Amino acid sequence: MTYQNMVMPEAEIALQAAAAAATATQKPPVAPGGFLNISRKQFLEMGHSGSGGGGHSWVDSMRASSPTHINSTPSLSDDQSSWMVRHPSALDMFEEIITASKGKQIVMFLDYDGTLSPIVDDPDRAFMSDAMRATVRKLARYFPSAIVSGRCRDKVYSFVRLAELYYAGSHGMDIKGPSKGSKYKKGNQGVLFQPASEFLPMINEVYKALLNKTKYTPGATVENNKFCVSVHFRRVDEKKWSELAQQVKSVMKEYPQLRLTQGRKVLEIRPTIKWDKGKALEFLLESLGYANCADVFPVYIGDDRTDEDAFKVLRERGQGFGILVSKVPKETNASYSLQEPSEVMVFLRRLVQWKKMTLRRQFRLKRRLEELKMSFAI
Ligand SMILES: O=P(O)(O)OC[C@H]1O[C@H](O[C@H]2O[C@H](CO)[C@@H](O)[C@H](O)[C@H]2O)[C@H](O)[C@@H](O)[C@@H]1O
Repeated sequence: MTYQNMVMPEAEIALQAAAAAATATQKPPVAPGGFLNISRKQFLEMGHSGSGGGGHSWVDSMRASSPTHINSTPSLSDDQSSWMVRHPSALDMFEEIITASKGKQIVMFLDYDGTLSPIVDDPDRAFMSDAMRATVRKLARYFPSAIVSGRCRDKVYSFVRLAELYYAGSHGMDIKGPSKGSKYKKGNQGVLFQPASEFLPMINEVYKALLNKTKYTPGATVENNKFCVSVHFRRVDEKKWSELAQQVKSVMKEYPQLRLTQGRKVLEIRPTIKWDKGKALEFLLESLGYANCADVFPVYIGDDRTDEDAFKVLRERGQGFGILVSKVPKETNASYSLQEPSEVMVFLRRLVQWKKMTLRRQFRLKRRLEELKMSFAI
């Protein structure tokens, strides 16, 4: 495999070199999700000296990936208003969504961090509320449902604790079916798919190298997500972000088989294989028996750059749609938006309520028909 082959065409990272790569006159390459889009090669070649002449540095991009100061005034800016026209609230559009799904099987895909649990400083304490857990439990009773996360599958399971769901951890590189209690479980499924298993020793090696390299940067944490590794910037002083990016860069140089993506104040290191949350969504649809089915309506809810791969798949299939969880306008392939996890919960509850009502109505209708048949028979 040549180096060029190993750099995936869609490989993207939002890093400072937009400053180095983009001159003051050039527009930085902004990708859906609001992040800069540069190749691994560009990243390794770039400098890390802050915002530079480009004005829109990777530092700006990293900051924008998870803004801490959101304008709380009720009036929307022009930008926000026009974005909301293009990506209306999934709550406001609930009736339209239901109408579009008519006669089709809704399948639910849920990202974890920032979607089911609020973003917090400590990744080990990103707990999901009991109310959200109860909601997702009910959801899985009425619709095939999957959690699709960048986290290690075991870790996301330890937060969600619902055995009746499908789980796709490590950005979809570790897929497992429900261990019990799902009527949508197909056969006796254990681990369904681990397309990057050959990378396991390398990921462990990189994890250790990153731990070692970043140990003197206050606030930096490295998370082993099994088939990928996260380097967290959230608790690092912004003045030290360039230094931390340099450390990541020096480790990455030794591993051309790995690529970088950017999430919310996090850099994610993962194999160059052509597998992402979008591929995981397709794999799960196939596992559920909806591969070439026109009567399926997948709904994917996520907040991060890596969720864009899934939104894009849905857009290209022309089936179902994506919902971006964001308080701020972002370039996205999602059709609708929700502001935060609490709105996600309201949306999921409405789906459950609607399904319950529909089933009750169908049941009453069936009973009435049987009664009528009986009365004619007498
Ligand atoms: O695909 P996801 O389930 O959204 O996982 C993406 C990353 O999520 C976690 O990091 C993010 O959430 C943390 C807790 O709120 C936050 O501290 C961090 O800044 C966010 O980037 C997780 O820790 C990462 O490993 C995942 O890759």
